[in-house]
Formats: sequence, structure tokens, C-alpha cells
Amino acid sequence: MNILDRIIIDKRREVILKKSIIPVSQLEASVLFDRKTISLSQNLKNSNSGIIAEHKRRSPSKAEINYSFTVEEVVKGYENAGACGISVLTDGKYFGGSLDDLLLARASVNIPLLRKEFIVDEYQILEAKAHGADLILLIAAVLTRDEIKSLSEFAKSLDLEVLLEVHNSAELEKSIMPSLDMIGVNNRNLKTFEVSLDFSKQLADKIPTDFVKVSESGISSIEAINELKPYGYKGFLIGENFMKTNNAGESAKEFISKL
Ligand SMILES: O=C(O)c1ccccc1NCC(=O)[C@H](O)[C@H](O)COP(=O)(O)O
Repeated sequence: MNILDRIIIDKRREVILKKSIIPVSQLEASVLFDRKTISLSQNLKNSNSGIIAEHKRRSPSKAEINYSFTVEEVVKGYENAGACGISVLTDGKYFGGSLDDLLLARASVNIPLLRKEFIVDEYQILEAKAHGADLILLIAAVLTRDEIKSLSEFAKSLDLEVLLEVHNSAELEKSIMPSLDMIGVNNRNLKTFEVSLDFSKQLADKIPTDFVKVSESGISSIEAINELKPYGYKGFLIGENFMKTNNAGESAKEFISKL
């Protein structure tokens, strides 16, 4: 079984357990539930840099990345660097993240926050809203078209934007629908961990112009961004390249200043 399938099996179990402990009414009672969200897609359209910086402690493709800074320090550093938005990984088992990370990030910055999670159930979207997210990620590789439709429409009903992630043309073709805001091409194959910017380049023309295009993963140089921009990409999701340094915020600042 590949890692993505394993993550999804664990995630479905986790959601069942969480639902039995924290009722929806408790999520809806969060003071953040009625908060007006901030649009990442608008920020990306109006930005020259387009950087979405990620808080990522570790990942299945790389054991530990960085533990020396607090969530607050990292996300404030990203905001100060001029990032358009921040992605916060909330999966615990494989990425060492949590919903508390999202909450701490929300309390620290005023730019859009993506709940980076393996979403398989509306409950996780309610959690995202209750913990201060502005947008959610849906991964086409693990969802049917009907699931993408119902989950994205549910997110939109809560005023959350939706970033749909694809890795190949079959995933893209099955997923295009009006309830998405941004389409992200993951340069990392989540089943084999192969990374190549060619995935973004090959799919670019197939993404309808109504969606903001985001290139995700494996981006570590200004040259990579300059290569991707002519393909219409407005957003660039970067995690490891910043988090592996001894100061993620400063590293993002130096990177963005060169764009
Ligand atoms: O990063 C992984 O190893 C990974 C493995 C399995 C599923 C998802 C995974 N990553 C999530 C992401 O999408 C990345 O963290 C994000 O795009 C940033 O990538 P990078 O800049 O390469 O850290």
C-alpha cells in the first residue's frame, strides 16, 4: 500500500474518533466560526511574489525538518517576509502538526491561512473554520468528483476558499467545477515522492483561466519561480526550503526580496 492510501485510512479512523468526542455544536460555538475570512486567491492575483509559505515540521518524504522555532515565530516571520498566505499542516501522525498550530497561527497573523490536511469529511472543514482557517485543501487523488463537489460546496457555504490539488490530467479533468477557487499542481507524486516542476508545466494549459493556478512542492529557487510564471502560475507553495533553514521567516524574506 502506498503512503497516501495509508494516510487516508488513518484519517478516516481519526475523523470517526474525533466526531465521537467533539460534537459539531462545539466547533460551531468557536468565536472564530463567524470570523470574516480573507481571500488568498485575491492576494495571489494582486501579488508579484505569490508565495504561500508552509509551516511543516516533518513529512513522509523527509523525516524531521525543523523544530527550533515556535509556530508563532515561523508564521510571524512569513507574514513579515511578505508571504501572500500561509499553509499550516495539521496532520499529527505524518507531519507532526495539529489544529493547535492553526489556532496559534491565527492568533499571530492577519494573512490567509490554509488548513493543509487530508480532508475526507465535512467535519474537518468545520474544524478548519473553528480554528481560524481561510481556505482548505482538497486532494483530487483521494476524492471522487461527487466528494469534491459536496466538500467544496460545503466549504464555500462557510465562506472558506478551496484549493484543489491535482497531479495529473485525469485528476484535473474529473475535478473542474465552479465551487473551486484555485487549482494547485503538486510537483510531488504523493505515492512515489518523485518531484519535478515538469508536472506543473505539463498541466498548466489544461487549467481553465477562471482558476488561480498554484504550483506546489519541490520549489527551492528563484529560477524555479521564474520558469513557472510564464505558464500562468500566480501562487507558489513552499515548505521545506524555508523550514529546513535555521530561520524560516528570514529565509522566506530573503527569497521574496529577490522576486
Ligand atoms: O511532503 C511530503 O512528503 C508529502 C507526502 C505525502 C503527502 C503529502 C506531502 N506533502 C504535503 C505537501 O503538499 C507539501 O508539504 C507542500 O506542497 C510543500 O512542499 P515542499 O515545499 O516540497 O515542502
